[in-house]
This record gives sequence, C-alpha cells and structure tokens, in this order.
Amino acid sequence: MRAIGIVLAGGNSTRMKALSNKRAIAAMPIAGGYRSIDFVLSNMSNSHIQKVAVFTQYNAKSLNEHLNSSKWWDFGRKQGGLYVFTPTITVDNGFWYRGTADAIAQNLSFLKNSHEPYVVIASGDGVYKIDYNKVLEYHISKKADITVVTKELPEGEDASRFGVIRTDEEGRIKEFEEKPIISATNRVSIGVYVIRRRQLIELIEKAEQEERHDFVKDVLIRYKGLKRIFAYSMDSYWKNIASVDSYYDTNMDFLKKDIRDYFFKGYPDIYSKVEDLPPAKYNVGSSVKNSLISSGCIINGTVENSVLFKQVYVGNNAAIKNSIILNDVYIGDNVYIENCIVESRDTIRANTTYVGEPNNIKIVVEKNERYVL
Ligand SMILES: Nc1ncnc2c1ncn2[C@@H]1O[C@H](COP(=O)(O)OP(=O)(O)O[C@H]2O[C@H](CO)[C@@H](O)[C@H](O)[C@H]2O)[C@@H](O)[C@H]1O
Repeated sequence: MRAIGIVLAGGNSTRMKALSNKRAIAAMPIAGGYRSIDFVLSNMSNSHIQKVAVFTQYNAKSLNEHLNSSKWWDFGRKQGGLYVFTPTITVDNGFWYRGTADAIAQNLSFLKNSHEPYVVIASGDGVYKIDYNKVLEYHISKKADITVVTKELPEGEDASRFGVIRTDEEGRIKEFEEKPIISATNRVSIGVYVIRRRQLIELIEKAEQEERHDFVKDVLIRYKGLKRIFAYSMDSYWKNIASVDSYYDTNMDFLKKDIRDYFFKGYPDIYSKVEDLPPAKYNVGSSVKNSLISSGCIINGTVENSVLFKQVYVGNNAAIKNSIILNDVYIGDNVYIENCIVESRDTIRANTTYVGEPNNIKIVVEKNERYVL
C-alpha cells in the first residue's frame, strides 16, 4: 500500500443551522440511503487505501455508530482497517481537538506506527468520486511537498466559502486565500491533500510546538512560499454539504438522471452501511413524481421533486413538494410541505402547513409524538 487515509470529520458549522444539533455534518443523510462520510470512505476504499483514520469530535454519537464496522467500506482487516479517533483527555493532554492540525497532532502515533510512505487527508463533508491514486501520481511527478485537490466552481457559485487558489503555469500554488470576502478566482480547494507521511509528522510537530492548530492556515498557507505546494485539478462533480443551501442542493441534484447515474451506475460504487428494511409501499390514491423514496416508506398522499429517507410515513391527502424528509418522519393527513427540510423522527400533525422559499429553505423541527412513554 502506498498511502494511508485521514478523514477530518470533527467540525461543526453554524451554516447548517438546526440540522447540526442532532448529528455531525459527516453523518448528514444524502440521497435517500447514504451518509455524507460514505463518499470519502468509498473513495478511499476504491483507491485501495486500506488503512483509514476518522477524526470525530462534535456531536459524534450517530457518526461513531455509523462507523462501527469497517466491513461496509471493505477496508483491510488484518492489515489496515478503519480507526475512529474521538478526543480523550489523558495525563499528557487536556484538550479537545483545537483544530484540524491539532486533531492530527493528538493522533500522531497513528502516523508514526504506519509504514506507508504517503497520507491522503480528506474531509467527511464532500460528495464526490475521485481516484486518489491519480492525485498521488501527480504529486510524485511534480515532486511536490503537498498537493491540494482543486476544482473550478461553475459560474455563479460562491467561492468565498472555500479556500481560493491561484497557481503558476506549472501548477504550483502562488496564492491561497482561506474564505476571502471577495474571491479573486473561482478555483477552490476541495479540502483534500496528499503529503509524504514523514513530512506531515514533521510539519505537525512543528505547528504543535508553536501552538498552531489549523492545517490550512498554519501549514498550507504558512509554508506556501517555502514548500512545493501544488494544485491538482478535478473537473467531475463535487459539492461540500456544510451549509443548509448546499445540503439541500446536493440532495436535489440526485433527482437529476445524469448525477444519479454518475454516482450509482458508473464504476466505482459508493458503499454504505446496510440496514434490513422492508421495501417502500405506495398505497392506492398515492402519487409520486420525480422523487427518491427510500426503504420502509409508506406513501398515501402526493410526493413531488422530493427526497424521502427511510421509514417516512405520508398520510392521506398530504402533499410534499421540493422537500427533503429525513428518516422516521410521520406526516399526518392533509399536511402540506413545500421547500422544507424536515428533521428526522419528527411527527408532523395532521392539517398543518409548512412552506419555505426556493432561496430560503425552511428547517422543520417538531417533537416525536409517537414513542411517548
Ligand atoms: N477540531 C477539529 N477536529 C477534527 N476535525 C475537524 C476539526 N475542525 C474541523 N474539522 C473537520 O475538518 C474539515 C475541515 O473543516 P474546517 O472547518 O477546518 O474548514 P472548512 O470545511 O470550512 O474548509 C475546508 O474545506 C474547504 C472545502 O470544503 C476548503 O476549500 C477550505 O480551504 C478548507 O479549509 C471538516 O470536515 C471538519 O468537520
């Protein structure tokens, strides 16, 4: 094996609003049956990276549960495997992960005890497919110290949420501005980095000595002129889901045939934890158009341009349009829902209406009234 993987999945984002109250961003449900972290883990596995560490922290319960077995993504068993590292307070350390570099620093033994020459660092909140070996080959051919995977955002998309990059003709990064107020270019870092394992250990130890804790600011940007930092360009689908709008848009993208085919028909596959659930059931009088309906759903009313996660019940004469309904939601009779994201396990009482705007998606959080003791 040439590389090990590190998945950063411990951050929180205020841009997720109420959705991050229940779970880590990397555990956000995507496209009916997946969680965001499934994409990076599948990419690692499909790139034959057999040993992967996931750093979790904020709201990690459901994420850690999802990661309870490495078999779903087929990581190596005897050699390799999936390691989940959540911060623990020890005699030597009394801190949570104070940033991405600190998360690596607190788990430096994982790097030191490995033998693979390279490390691929990625985040748990990206939806994309990539062969990390291609990045690694580029990294080696450029004799780079660090390679950053980048993407040209389509016209009109806001680059200022990301690290914005400018390179020279050779591909070497000349400017890296983290979340600038006004972005100079539309080329952004997708938060995936390749680096030699020994070099990473060295840079992280140095950052830690200087009490610097952020990989982007304190390693990438700080060493921009001193080290050979290159940009690898990807031009296939990539979305970061860490805001309500982009989370909504990403799920809605899966209603498009080309995107669905790209992820679910084209090699390589995306894997997830499998649950045993009955098939969806469409009762007499129900109507479903252009929607993803997951296992265990029961539909009586109307569903249009929507994504329903597992075990959603839709009552008689209820209508759901342009919305995302997370798992285990009960929607009573005569309910109307449009341009909303309904939080998991909600009970939506009969005869109620929830309407957001196309540019202002409403997050619906209601009590679960079904399992009251
Ligand atoms: N203390 C901590 N412990 C463990 N994990 C933590 C952590 N703090 C954050 N993370 C995780 O690390 C990843 C990066 O999060 P950051 O908050 O550092 O940057 P952000 O995602 O905004 O931008 C980054 O990703 C975008 C692409 O999405 C780039 O454009 C940009 O340059 C880059 O900084 C996320 O997956 C997050 O969950």
